[in-house]
Amino acid sequence: MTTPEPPIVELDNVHVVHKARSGGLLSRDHVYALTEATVALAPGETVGIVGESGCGKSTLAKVLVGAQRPTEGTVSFRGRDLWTMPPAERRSSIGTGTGMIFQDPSTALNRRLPVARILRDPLDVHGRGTPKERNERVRELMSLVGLPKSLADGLPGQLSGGQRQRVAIARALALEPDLVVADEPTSALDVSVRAQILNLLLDLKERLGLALVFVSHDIQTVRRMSDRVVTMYLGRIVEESPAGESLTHARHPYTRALFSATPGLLDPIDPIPLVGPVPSATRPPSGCPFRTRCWKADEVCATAMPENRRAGEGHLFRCFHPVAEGESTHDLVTQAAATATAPVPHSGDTPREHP
Ligand SMILES: Nc1ncnc2c1ncn2[C@@H]1O[C@H](COP(=O)(O)OP(=O)(O)OP(=O)(O)O)[C@@H](O)[C@H]1O
Repeated sequence: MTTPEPPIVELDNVHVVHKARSGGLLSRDHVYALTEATVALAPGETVGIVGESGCGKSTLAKVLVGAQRPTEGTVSFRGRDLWTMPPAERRSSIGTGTGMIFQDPSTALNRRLPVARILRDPLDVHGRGTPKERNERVRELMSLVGLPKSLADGLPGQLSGGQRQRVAIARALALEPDLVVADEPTSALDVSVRAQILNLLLDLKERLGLALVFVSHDIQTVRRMSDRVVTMYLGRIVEESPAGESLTHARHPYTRALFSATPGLLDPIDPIPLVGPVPSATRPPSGCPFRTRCWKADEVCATAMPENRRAGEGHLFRCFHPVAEGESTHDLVTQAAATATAPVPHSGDTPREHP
């Protein structure tokens, strides 16, 4: 039996709590952006993160690449606690070990610098090689992402959206990281170039053996890109499963509801009806955060967040009343419709103490 490779990055019981932006200067509200996140990423693995807007996808992604310090919990990068390292060592680990690609390349790139300078910058900052070697690396990076040499002196504003995202990808790869996070990397692009950028990411991942974290609202794309899919709801990871199993074998009611609401993902079927809005991240419900909208919830769900349960190799979920193995989405729609009368009382409506 081969020993599995140690994870590149590992989160243990990580919380991120922000001071709420709304509510004014004197507000004491807190936003529970990430709660009890425990997850590990193996070398070369692609993990997709799905969930509704505001559920904490970007926060989780930023914590994974060391761009967000947790309020509580441990982030281990290549086996070492990132946030207890001396700051210079941490900056170097993050800077050389990880890369991040953002949604909108036009704001992520310095518009006053030509492409070659943008790509040389990280090499200069980390003192990689001689000036000649750095220029050679810039040419190599441009070729890696399919940018013609003629664009080396071009400014970001002179490039198309797809070309700008290629520059952003090349910059993220400049220092040969093991881990790259792509946060909605195609949502600001024309539909016609989205597939090209996704194929480029898949190709680079294969060629360079990168671990990739892929954040998107587009569940179809996440499934196509990922080995494993993580579902988040109101700051919590509620399920993670191999991408191939995620669609029809998901055990968490929220994962099934989310997938049923994605047009074209399942056979023509009505979405599983959910009652009421997503609760506020400043006042998450007690117990399971999904219980206020879940057709399976009862009093037990208000008492505590369920522990992780295992449904198979690499498949974990947190639910007291999971979807039964083999239960069809059609049955779930019928069940949910029968119970979709009034919202469940929101008994956890008192602000939590932040850690
Ligand atoms: N710096 C901050 N200060 C206050 N609240 C924040 C901050 N950053 C994020 N939040 C809040 O934390 C929660 C999680 O935000 P996050 O951006 O991680 O969600 P998301 O799932 O990525 O959302 P989207 O899909 O819309 O990008 C949201 O309620 C958001 O408003």
